Amino acid sequence: MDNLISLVNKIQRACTALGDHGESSALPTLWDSLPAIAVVGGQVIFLSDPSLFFSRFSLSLSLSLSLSLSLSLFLSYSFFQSSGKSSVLESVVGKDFLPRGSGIVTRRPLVLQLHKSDEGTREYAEFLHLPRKRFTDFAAVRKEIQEETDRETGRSSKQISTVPIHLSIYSPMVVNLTLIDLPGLTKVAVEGQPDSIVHDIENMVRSYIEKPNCIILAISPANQDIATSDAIKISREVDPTGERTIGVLTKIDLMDKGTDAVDMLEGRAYRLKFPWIGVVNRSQADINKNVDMIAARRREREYFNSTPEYKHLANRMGSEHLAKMLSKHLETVIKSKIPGIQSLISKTINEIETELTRLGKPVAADAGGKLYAIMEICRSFDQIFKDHLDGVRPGGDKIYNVFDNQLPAALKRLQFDKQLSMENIRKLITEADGYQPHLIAPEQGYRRLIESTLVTIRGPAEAAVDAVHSLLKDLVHKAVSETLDLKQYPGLRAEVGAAAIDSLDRMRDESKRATLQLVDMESGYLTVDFFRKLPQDVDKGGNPTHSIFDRYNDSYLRRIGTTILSYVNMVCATLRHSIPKSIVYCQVREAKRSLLDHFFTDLGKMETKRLSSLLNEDPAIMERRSGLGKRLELYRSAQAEIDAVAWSK
Ligand SMILES: Nc1nc2c(ncn2[C@@H]2O[C@H](COP(=O)(O)OP(=O)(O)OP(=O)(O)O)[C@@H](O)[C@H]2O)c(=O)[nH]1
Repeated sequence: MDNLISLVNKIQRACTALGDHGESSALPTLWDSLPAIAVVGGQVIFLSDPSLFFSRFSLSLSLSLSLSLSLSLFLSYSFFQSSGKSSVLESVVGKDFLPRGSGIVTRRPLVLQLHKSDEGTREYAEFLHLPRKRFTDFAAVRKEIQEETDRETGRSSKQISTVPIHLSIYSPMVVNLTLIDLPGLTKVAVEGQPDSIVHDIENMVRSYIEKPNCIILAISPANQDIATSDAIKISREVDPTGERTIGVLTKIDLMDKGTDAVDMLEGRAYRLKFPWIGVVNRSQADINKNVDMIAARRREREYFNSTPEYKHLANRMGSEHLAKMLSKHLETVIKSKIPGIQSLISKTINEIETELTRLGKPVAADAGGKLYAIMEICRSFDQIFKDHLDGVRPGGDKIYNVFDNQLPAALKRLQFDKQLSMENIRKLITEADGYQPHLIAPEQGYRRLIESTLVTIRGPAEAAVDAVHSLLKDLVHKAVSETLDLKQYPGLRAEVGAAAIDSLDRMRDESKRATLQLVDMESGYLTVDFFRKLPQDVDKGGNPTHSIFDRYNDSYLRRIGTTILSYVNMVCATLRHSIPKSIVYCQVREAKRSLLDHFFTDLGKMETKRLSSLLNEDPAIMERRSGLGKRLELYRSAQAEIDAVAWSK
């Protein structure tokens, strides 16, 4: 399990390269699940000469100057006491490498990964943003941290940023450890900083330390009342039981004479689950004199061993002990979190894979590949359209409804009574007779009456064609929206939809022609048998010598009307069955057979440029797919590595 911390280090670096560092991600981030140690400390304002400040302050009041002027005077006569956060980090590493200065120096989180290398190997540092550049001069590391901070936040603005800087230090002197240095909590903004900075820092610190996997290294100076320590205050907020807070007390050597930190270090003044660790870092004078870390650590050891108050605690005090304890603790925490991390990784892999399937495959680069991709997408669209017609998906049944209900109802609604009214029959029979009334039967009159009645069937026939056309159009729209791959390519989606509708329009025109032809055919040639089978007047006992003029009387005309109505009803019954057949043949069957045939012909003639434009994916989808692809790679490799480590337990 020795390589646990380096495994987590590796995953953290990969997370940062992907921008997966715990913020604004739709998916749970791997980063959040990885245990890490965040270093938190505050700053306290001290006056350099309080009497001077107060004399000016009262003067400012007497002159009725504004409070803001008083505050700026206050700041100009004050100095900040830092908790010693950077000093602790440097002691743990055993190197001078962090920027120093007044005010808020740490303005971006610094993820510091310490890798213990083999004895005798050269120490070096590496930044994630400068891959393959090895820093052996740690002063250059400090400069790069400063410059990289400025690159993100702007040199003059003194703003802060949540984007971390990743620094790895490889050295035989360090222990395997990951520490995140966060900006120091402050109470006031200094010149050039927005007032919001106080809250911004607090929010940034909180966003790191509130994660249950974060171990909080809370740094407080011993020469300040612990009740006012910002580090302890914010840690208590997110970790009220103190289970993941490790308290570090700095500046023990600077405590007032006659006071000591024993109550704190023994946990009586403020209890945490882990014992407090006291450290003595280099003073500013030591730093100015370039006292090196080795000497500083030796002096720290001597301090605890030789100070009577701390002698009994010496074996658990100092930076070296702190580093070892942190490394061991981090390893224990990582070990306990491995099952959780494994399950998060496999859950996330599943989620990413589902999302990638939903987004569809990326576009092929060559013309052949593009053509193939388009054909495949069209085929799946066509299959979905057919599925709707064949009842695999809903909607096709509405077409049967046209044939079974709408068409018969429309035929029924035809007003044959109007065509076959006594008046109309008389009119048409008389007109057809011309100058000479018919002798035996009004043949021409019959024909005209039948023709004028049958023509009205064209209306319902045409309406049935249109109704099926509109249903087929609906199914095309449905199939377009249900074809996942078409979602990916708005251009192709529009073209396929338009091509399918064009085909349906052509089929509708052909169907109309064929269906109306059926109706016209009925008017063009009457079924002779029907009339042959009609009983003649003589058969019915009529008087064959009946005057020809009697033949225009009402009962004679009514009989003609009845005969024609029964003929027309017979024709309607036939058309009721043949119209659907014609519609299905010309529209439904044809749509199933050749909906995109014209489009495929056009596609074959298209140039690569046009094919590319059809596959012009929505850039947002392209971006999302590539982001998810990278994330999937990260999670898969993390899964493989964690599994390997877990199995070797
Ligand atoms: N004598 C003494 N001085 C210390 C100790 N720890 C820190 N200092 C000094 O206190 C000053 C501030 O220390 P830093 O480590 O820069 O403080 P910081 O909290 O990191 O400050 P920021 O980087 O602004 O967040 C420096 O001059 C240090 O030399 C200590 O234990 N003893």
